Amino acid sequence: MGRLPEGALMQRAAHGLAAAVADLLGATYGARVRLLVGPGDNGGDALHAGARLARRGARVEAVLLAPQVHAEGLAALLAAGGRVLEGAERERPDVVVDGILGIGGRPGLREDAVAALGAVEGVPVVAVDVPSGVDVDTGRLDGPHVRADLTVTFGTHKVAHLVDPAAQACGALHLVDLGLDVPPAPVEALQRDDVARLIPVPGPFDHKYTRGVVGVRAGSEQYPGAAVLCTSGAACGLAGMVRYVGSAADEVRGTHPEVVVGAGRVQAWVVGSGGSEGAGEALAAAAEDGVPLVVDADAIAHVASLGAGADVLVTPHAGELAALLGVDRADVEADQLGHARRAAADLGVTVLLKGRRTLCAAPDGGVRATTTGTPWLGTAGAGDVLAGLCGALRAAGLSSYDAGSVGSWVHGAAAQLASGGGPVVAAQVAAAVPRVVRDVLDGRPLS
Ligand SMILES: NC(=O)C1=CN([C@@H]2O[C@H](COP(=O)(O)OP(=O)(O)OC[C@H]3O[C@@H](n4cnc5c(N)ncnc54)[C@H](O)[C@@H]3O)[C@@H](O)[C@H]2O)[C@H](O)CC1
Repeated sequence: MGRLPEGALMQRAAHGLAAAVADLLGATYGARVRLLVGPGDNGGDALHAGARLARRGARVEAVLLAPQVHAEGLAALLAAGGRVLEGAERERPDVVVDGILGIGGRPGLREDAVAALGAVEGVPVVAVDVPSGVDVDTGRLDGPHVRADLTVTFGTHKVAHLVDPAAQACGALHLVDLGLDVPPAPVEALQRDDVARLIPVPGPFDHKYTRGVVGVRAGSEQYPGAAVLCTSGAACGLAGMVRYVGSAADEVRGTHPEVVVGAGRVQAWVVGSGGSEGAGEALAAAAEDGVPLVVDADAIAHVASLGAGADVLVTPHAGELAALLGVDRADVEADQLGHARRAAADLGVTVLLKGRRTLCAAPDGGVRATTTGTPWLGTAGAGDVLAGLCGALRAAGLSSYDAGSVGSWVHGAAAQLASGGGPVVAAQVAAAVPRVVRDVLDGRPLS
């Protein structure tokens, strides 16, 4: 591709940004748009988008938050009828465009920016590229930052769009393609097509053994239901057969007559959901088979006993990961990417750190963020189902990294389907998995 003319990328960005703001406004003519403008090209995007909106009849005013801002952008805004806001303004705008800091910004905001944001509390905010003040490359929130209703980004998603807590500050995401070849992203997000490509689909000569047998060692006298739910995730139809070993055999058999009770040859074991004090022993027994392991809940504390060569997918929530690493839960929640990567590298395992934006981190540094799901998924037993689902995918031949990231994507989509916007329980999530897989493989929109 030949060199682009000077400013072409910014014009493409400004075009996409202005269109997204106009969509949010509904009617542009007469709408009051306030630009918060920083010193760099991020501010230039905002100014040029403001000029486009002004030419469509919007009343655009810019608050300049630096001694020097993007000169061409400012000239374009003024030429289009926009103005610079001097001093306090009584009238509230209909929308605020955050062009303070983009990918060149350091975390946190200066006082004048905080004050300018305070003056428009409650007005919808559209962030340019990233919400100003977030840590773009880690997803941390170390200091004052913008909380946007919509973030319009360019070229490719950045870490702050995909990883909490910063991802929560982005609001809805809109990606504008600038026509650039983008470098590989430090954090990926599987899309439907990726999941369709990775889902194990049986061939005409496959049978239950060639499709993979997944073993489940879960549940206890105290938590027999966890065994049923973990088995429900494993028995979603993605593996050829499920074996169950544990104290909840009657409950499991009663719910899943197709499950074979008793030990036998498996391609992967899922261990720990509801395991209580017996989880360590169950993990040791599973490890003797020398097959890949999915380690959940009460078995996670025993991961270090598995030795270096084990092929392990561990599925902690923030508290379990904190305990594994010997840090505070709050530290994990504040730096989810950093702690998931650290555990994967230190322990040589794949880590599926569950949360609003579940992260799958491989020992080689690869990280995928899950973008499906719903807050209704915060329900008892959902993690048991997820562990079983990942175990089925691992037994069916996916790597631990693919099994964790695909399992998390399907689990979130199944929760969205089962929830339909309302309450859902873990068993309903498991029951929705086959429908999600069908829709993904058929290319149909997720129902
Ligand atoms: N990447 C692309 O293809 C395109 C990017 N565009 C836009 O450009 C910005 C990045 O612009 P840049 O000038 O590099 O950085 P910023 O606009 O983020 O400004 C950084 C500037 O601000 C100062 N600064 C840094 N941290 C702080 C802080 N915490 N408080 C106050 N000031 C701070 C520092 O001086 C920096 O120099 C990108 O995000 C896109 O919006 C193109 O327009 C389109 C193509």
